[in-house]
Amino acid sequence: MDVLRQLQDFYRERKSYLYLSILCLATATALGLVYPNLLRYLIDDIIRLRQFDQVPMLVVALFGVTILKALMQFLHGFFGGRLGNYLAYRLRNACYEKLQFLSFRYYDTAKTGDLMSRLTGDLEAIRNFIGFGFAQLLNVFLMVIFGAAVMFSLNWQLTLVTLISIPFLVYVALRFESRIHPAFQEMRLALSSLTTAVQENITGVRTVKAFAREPHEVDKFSIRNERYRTNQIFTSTLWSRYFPVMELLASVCIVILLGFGGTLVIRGSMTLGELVAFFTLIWYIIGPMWGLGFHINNYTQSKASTERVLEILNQPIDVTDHENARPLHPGDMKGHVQFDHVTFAYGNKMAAVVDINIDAPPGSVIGLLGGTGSGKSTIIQLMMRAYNVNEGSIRIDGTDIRDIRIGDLRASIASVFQETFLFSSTIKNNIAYGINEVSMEEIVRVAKLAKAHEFIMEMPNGYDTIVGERGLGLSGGQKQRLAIARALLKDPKILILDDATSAVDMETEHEIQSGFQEVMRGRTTFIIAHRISSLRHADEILVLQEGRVIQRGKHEDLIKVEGPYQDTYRVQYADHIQRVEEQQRLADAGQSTVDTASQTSNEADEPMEALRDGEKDDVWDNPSDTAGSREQVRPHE
Ligand SMILES: Nc1ncnc2c1ncn2[C@@H]1O[C@H](COP(=O)(O)OP(=O)(O)OP(=O)(O)O)[C@@H](O)[C@H]1O
Repeated sequence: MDVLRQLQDFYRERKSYLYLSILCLATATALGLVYPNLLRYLIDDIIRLRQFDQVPMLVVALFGVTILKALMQFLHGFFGGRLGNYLAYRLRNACYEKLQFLSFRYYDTAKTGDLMSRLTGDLEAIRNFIGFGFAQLLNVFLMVIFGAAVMFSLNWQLTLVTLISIPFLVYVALRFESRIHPAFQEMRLALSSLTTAVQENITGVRTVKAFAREPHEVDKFSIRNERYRTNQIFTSTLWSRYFPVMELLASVCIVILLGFGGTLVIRGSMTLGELVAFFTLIWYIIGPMWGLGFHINNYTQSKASTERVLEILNQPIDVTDHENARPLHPGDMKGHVQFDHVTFAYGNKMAAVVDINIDAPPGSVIGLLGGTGSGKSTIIQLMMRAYNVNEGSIRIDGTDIRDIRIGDLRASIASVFQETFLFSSTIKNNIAYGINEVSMEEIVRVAKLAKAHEFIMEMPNGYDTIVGERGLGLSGGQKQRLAIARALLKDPKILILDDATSAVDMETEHEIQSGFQEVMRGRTTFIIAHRISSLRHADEILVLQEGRVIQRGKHEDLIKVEGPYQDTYRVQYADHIQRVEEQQRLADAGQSTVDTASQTSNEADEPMEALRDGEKDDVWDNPSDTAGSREQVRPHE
């Protein structure tokens, strides 16, 4: 049995339960054969010979057999249940553990609903088969063999004649199985697609509502629901045809038995007790035949389920530690990041980044700017070794990251992403996620730095407020601030801010960034942003286009040369530039005082200076003040 062999690693310690379960069921089956014999004895030896004094003994024997059979059935259920549950428990744990370590590449194409159905429906099918189905299937064969043996011992001619329709029963059962199995498989797929639709709909409920796509979603679900319903109807039609056919064939058996057996009794070549025993025994054989299709179907289903579950467990992990991977102690790390001619493509797609070279000395700040899909996030993902580079190498403190233990590498990098995931737990636990021991003072300190403390204190239970699944109940900006606090608490040597302040307004961004200035000190920081104001402090800014670096340098230099950076700057600061040019024009025309002209000229040429001086209303911090909008402008889109 393939299923048993493939899964044996998961139930090896409880193999004895499998044997005990089978043994108990076989004993219960064998004990079932005692009834027809007792019946024969009652008719032939007690009633016919009028030996009624033996009735009490017969009753005791019958009672004893019944108790013993019940006990055996209980033990079969007990051991089977234990075995099935143990196996399902081990498999569930193994799958969950595997899901933790599977590469990002796997999750790029995996469907949550499908994975959920593997971990629930498929595991249930396996649990049922290993716990009960297997023993039941074996039992069908045992019953037929035991039953036929006893019938032969009673009367071999009648046995042969009666069992003539058995091959037809087997044929119908197998044919039924061959049709119901694909139907069941189709049903499981349909169910999985239903689950996926529900899961996606709940996860993306905001998007659905924002686009008023509820009717479309309802239609989409209806189509999948219809597919599931059609399948259900098909399978129930198969079932409804199956039972009458089996009943008909069984009746043929009984008619033959009564006709031929009755003749034998009349002729005196068989006793009445034997005929009655035969009648009981034939049901003993036919009964399991009815279930044969079901048991085989149960087996094939669990085989398919086993394959689906094992597919997860046998999934190769392409990003993994090699044997000699070095540990990296955060204390020893300096944070020198180097990209050396890095090229990478997702699967067979076109390269997402091409020939990237970066040298980020410890404590430096690298800014990444570029349009959607230009490869900014990919650079960050590669640094965290979410994927292995196709060409070139990434080094941290001179060591190729493929030679560093992945756990250590990721532990030394803290990132804040565009999308913030919050676990359904307290705010405190969410900030302290991934850190074992941390004081409340520390949590409050980082929350203050991330400008989250104030709104947390306004919540009903402060830091003990539970935030729902995916942080529902918090605004995008609030979630992002919690994520920033979480990253700061990690005290990383390398900090990644992937559009980390996209969901907060300009003023809060400025406040958070002034906090960043402090926490960035001594850390190598990578900032991905669409707003030039977020990148202005960077030691080097890389402008990306279609995966290639097309411009690089400091802000002050980049705004002076023609190119995408200057274009972006012009778009984002259009009003300010216009105002400066206007004032310049007026000054040139002699309609303005010398003082005003020099002041505006300084503003345009020395924006960094103005910012460093902490001028709150400076246009670099709040370009939207002059643009009259809080919306960010995305370059090159
Ligand atoms: N998981 C993925 N699987 C396949 N292709 C991907 C994946 N992630 C990104 N890409 C592709 O790689 C390219 C670079 O994407 P990337 O996410 O790095 O861009 P980005 O500059 O960060 O964009 P954005 O500003 O929109 O976040 C795009 O063409 C994108 O479609």
